[in-house]
Amino acid sequence: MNLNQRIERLFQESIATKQRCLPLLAQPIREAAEAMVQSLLGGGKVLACGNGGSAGDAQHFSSEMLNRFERERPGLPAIALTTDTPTLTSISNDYAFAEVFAKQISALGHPGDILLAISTSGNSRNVVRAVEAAEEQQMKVVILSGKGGGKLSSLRREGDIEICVESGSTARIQEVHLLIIHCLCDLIDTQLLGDAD
Ligand SMILES: O=C(CO)[C@@H](O)[C@H](O)[C@H](O)[C@H](O)COP(=O)(O)O
Ligand SMILES: [Zn+2]
Repeated sequence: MNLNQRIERLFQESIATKQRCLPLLAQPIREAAEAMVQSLLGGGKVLACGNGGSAGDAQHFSSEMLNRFERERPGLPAIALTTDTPTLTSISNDYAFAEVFAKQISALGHPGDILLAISTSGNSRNVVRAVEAAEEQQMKVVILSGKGGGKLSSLRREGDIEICVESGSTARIQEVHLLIIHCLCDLIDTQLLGDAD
């Protein structure tokens, strides 16, 4: 397969994964956006975490909340738990890497807040611990996952929302996760500001 053929295959696989996910994920995406708006209107905030590309996704989401998405509006409270190097290194060094998000959630999380937990495998230990910590803080959890959902799927409690991308490829799952994050931003703005179209 030459390079152009590889590009064509990557585009086709990404498009097919998104099309396959639409009927399966529209409802949980809507439920997640509604839960986030309910939390925000009640004075809550969204904490977001993940590793590698998913750490970038957590920050992408929080920046669109704190600043703006496509429409003019006041900033909305969200924190990516992936950005504070002194905190990340000291928790990893003094306790364990598995605790990097959980310890921040125990300090920052309040009942009614939401955790956006992002993991393509659903098995990253620090994201699993984040969900456990969020549950201790009586926070609702929105799980963005793939590959069948992994351990995160079995942690899900009543009221939590799982958005699991049906794919075994980390890259394809991440591509759908970014689309879902943009759907969440659009749906949050639509609920707060009204329909723009
Ligand atoms: O972006 C990529 C691969 O596309 C990688 O950085 C990937 O995010 C990392 O390997 C993560 O550690 C994978 O973690 P997870 O999605 O299984 O929780
Ligand atoms: Zn990636």
